[in-house]
Amino acid sequence: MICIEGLVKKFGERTAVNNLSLTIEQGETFGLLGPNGAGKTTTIRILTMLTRPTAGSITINGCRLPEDELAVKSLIGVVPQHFNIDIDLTARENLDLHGRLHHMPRDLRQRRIEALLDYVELKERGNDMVNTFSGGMKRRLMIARALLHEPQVLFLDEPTVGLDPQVRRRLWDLIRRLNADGLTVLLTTHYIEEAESLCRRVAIMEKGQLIALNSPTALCERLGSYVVEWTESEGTQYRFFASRIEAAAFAGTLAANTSLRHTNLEDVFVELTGRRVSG
Ligand SMILES: Nc1ncnc2c1ncn2[C@@H]1O[C@H](COP(=O)(O)OP(=O)(O)OP(=O)(O)O)[C@@H](O)[C@H]1O
Repeated sequence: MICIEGLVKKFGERTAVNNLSLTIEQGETFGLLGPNGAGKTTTIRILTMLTRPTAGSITINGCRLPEDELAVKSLIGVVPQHFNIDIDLTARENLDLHGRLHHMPRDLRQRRIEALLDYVELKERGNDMVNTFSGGMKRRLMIARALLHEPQVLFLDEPTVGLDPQVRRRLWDLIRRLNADGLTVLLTTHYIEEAESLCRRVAIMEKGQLIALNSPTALCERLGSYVVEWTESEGTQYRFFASRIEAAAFAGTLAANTSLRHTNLEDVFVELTGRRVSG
């Protein structure tokens, strides 16, 4: 379980995270959403000990940050937003290097490397240099690396950015499998459908603050489970309703062409933050 209480991070005059409190349950897949600059990466960087908070307290599975640094390091696996694997080494060599840095004994290291290459479907490419890998393969290798020392919590910052839809879906399956195997997963994403598809609960941040926290379904229900969409000279208009009957009755009063559909998490995001997310 991850408990964050009163987290603040200031960069000079700028407040990147402003009094954030939330709890992420053991074994849940949790999504952190928000427009550019909302404070998602800063939050993950604090949770993974790459940045010190200005104020607040954090525990991960009972270990306090930053006091229990070594214990936390063995508890967490991190897949950063940018590729940071050595492209002049093979996949196996990259994993071996990571295992050595975690002081894993040789036998265990080798067993875990083989098991994980298999898990992320890279076994046949294990002896190939990483500079011959596609973006999706590199991302899978980074996930394998983050899992090598058997962490209990996995942090994924924008795990599928820049990947094509097929590769993205394969990665979603991998993330689901990790979660089914008992891992707690915290991810940030700009792809709202990714959060909707993977996460049991999502937090929406804006300007460093938490503005919504719930399951995607509950967030949609709060806005209204059905939406009527129509176009006017000033752009597309949206109106939300609790029931299909109410939505259809309203749509019937409009002269314009309308569409009636289920509300999705992107609607919630746009209503709450007033912006469409890129990507
Ligand atoms: N090292 C830094 N120095 C100064 N300001 C920073 C630093 N890192 C982040 N910030 C500022 O903190 C705020 C939050 O940035 P952060 O990268 O956490 O947002 P984000 O939600 O991850 O954005 P994005 O979706 O664009 O990745 C921004 O205003 C950013 O400019």
